Amino acid sequence: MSLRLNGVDVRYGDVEAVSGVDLEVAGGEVVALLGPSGCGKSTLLRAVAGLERVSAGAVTWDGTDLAGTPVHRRGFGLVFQDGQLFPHRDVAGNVAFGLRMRGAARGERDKRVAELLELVGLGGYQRRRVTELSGGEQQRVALARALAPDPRLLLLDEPLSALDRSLREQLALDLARLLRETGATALVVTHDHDEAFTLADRVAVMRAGRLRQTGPPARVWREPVDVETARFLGCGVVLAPEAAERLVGVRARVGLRETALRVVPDGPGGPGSVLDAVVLGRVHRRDHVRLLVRIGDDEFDAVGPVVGTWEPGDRVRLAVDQDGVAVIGSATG
Ligand SMILES: Nc1ncnc2c1ncn2[C@@H]1O[C@H](COP(=O)(O)OP(=O)(O)OP(=O)(O)O)[C@@H](O)[C@H]1O
Repeated sequence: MSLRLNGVDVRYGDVEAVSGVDLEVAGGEVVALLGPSGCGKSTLLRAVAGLERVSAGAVTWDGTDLAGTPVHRRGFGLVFQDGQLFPHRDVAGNVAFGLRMRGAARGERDKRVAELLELVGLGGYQRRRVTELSGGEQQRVALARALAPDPRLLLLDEPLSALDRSLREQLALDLARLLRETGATALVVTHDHDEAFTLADRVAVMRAGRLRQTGPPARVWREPVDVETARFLGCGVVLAPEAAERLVGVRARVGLRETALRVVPDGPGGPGSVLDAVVLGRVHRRDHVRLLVRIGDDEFDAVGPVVGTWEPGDRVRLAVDQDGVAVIGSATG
């Protein structure tokens, strides 16, 4: 039970949207395709679905080349950004669509629809009109519809990106749980690294049509393969090895995220090694205070608790939070 891509290229006329992609998704595994806008993620997903023609290489399922298999015979479930529900059908009609296509009997359909609506947190919604649901509810219906025929692979293209931030965070957690509970095999496209890391067992980072790095989320987060990947994963500052050794004690090229340096409370105790810094500016954020600080001759971002009242010129002590630090180039793609 696995999807395998071997040397996959997809072209639109002269544009090579996807180049030489090799990737495997094992049974029960969730892989996120992560990358900036225009890097070819959706094109690759659509090629797996059979919606785009592969111009070189192969998409196979359990060793069988899918080139001659049309979309509706691949046995894959699809969810897009905007749900694409059937507006003239109610919730149950939408969820039951694939089951009806497969010729499932009425009783079986009703039972499965009820089961899936429970699973996505919409128990009892059968008779609701889909046009009267919130964006989040519509995406849950789209997910239930995709899961209903028990697809061998679930393909999700930015399933949460049309939703507002807090709903997206909640739904990402729900979706992660759902994928685990159903043991789904899934390929998820997203440009949002939080979402990718919430959902996926493995992350595949794409840029300019190519896969740059594939690995478990923690590894990709801590050891991005190159500077562009580090920047894409939130490292606003990249230090040369000498500077990194002085600041974070690692002699390697290192990326720092905005949370890499944290204010240490005054008083005894705390981490062993601290950095002395001078505050240059302060901005309040949702759940922390963001400081611009000077360490030696260089300026950096740092974070502190929301109760902090530092003013420019104040001295602070900072500790390095390893989750905010990425060692670049030590992993292989
Ligand atoms: N139908 C098309 N015809 C021509 N070029 C296309 C077509 N669809 C996509 N492209 C181009 O192919 C490249 C990859 O696009 P794709 O939509 O796969 O990227 P993406 O990473 O999914 O971006 P986004 O997150 O913005 O959707 C882009 O340069 C895009 O302009």
